[in-house]
Amino acid sequence: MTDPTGAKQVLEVRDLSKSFGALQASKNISLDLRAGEIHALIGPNGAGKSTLIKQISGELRPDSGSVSLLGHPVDNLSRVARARMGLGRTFQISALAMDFTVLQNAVLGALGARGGVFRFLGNVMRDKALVAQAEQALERVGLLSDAKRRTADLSHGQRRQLEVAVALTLQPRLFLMDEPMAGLGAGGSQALTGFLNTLRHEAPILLVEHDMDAVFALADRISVLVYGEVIATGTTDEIRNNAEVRRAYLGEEEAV
Ligand SMILES: Nc1ncnc2c1ncn2[C@@H]1O[C@H](COP(=O)(O)OP(=O)(O)OP(=O)(O)O)[C@@H](O)[C@H]1O
Repeated sequence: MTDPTGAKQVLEVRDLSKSFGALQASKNISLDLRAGEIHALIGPNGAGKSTLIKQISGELRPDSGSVSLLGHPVDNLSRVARARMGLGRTFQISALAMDFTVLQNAVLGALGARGGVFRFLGNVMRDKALVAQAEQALERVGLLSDAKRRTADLSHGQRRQLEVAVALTLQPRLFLMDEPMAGLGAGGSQALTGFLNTLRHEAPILLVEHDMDAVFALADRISVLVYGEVIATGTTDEIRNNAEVRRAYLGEEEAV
């Protein structure tokens, strides 16, 4: 649970491999997430970033390798069990109920945190503790004043904020975030960057992101995935100056 630098590891991935038919989407991937850090995972489209996130969250079963959360092996645990252990997740594609209000979506998240027992929405909304928990999460992402709005009427950026709020209601110990900046304008991604910067102290984040400004502003460490393989892990400076990374990924981005 403690690495050579003495930092506590909240997530440890060892030698994870996954194939889809002849395509090897994950090749012996090892990485870790330490307390208080943002570890960014970058790489070209199709490199295997989402596939890796899904194996960590429990949505996809690896062919081999292991995942530990907070020092416990979770290879035989379901996605729900891993979430209950404190693994928070935001998605590349929105998982919000569009016809519900902002508050209703956040309350459903808070209900999930309590074990996800099905209840009628009207009864759930009368549960003061749940509503308070949801409102607190909305306030933290700056959406409390929009609590009564229909989710479908929010801007794209506000929906991404709401997704973070829903994940926050689960009071995660660590986060997996899959492209949270996607589709945000400059203002939106700057606001979310500021928020993630404070969130890391409460729950470290494994961040999959294509927005290189956000990645280099936020990450303590970066891992670069190319064709299912981690070709480098290091600080932002180490990655920026890594010749192989520049050739395989960053150079390609600059050329676009
Ligand atoms: N369920 C699946 N069945 C077959 N192939 C898949 C499946 N899921 C992913 N793949 C393939 O695995 C490879 C890695 O895909 P993945 O979505 O993990 O990449 P990514 O790095 O997240 O890409 P992007 O940046 O575009 O989201 C791709 O070639 C993809 O087509």
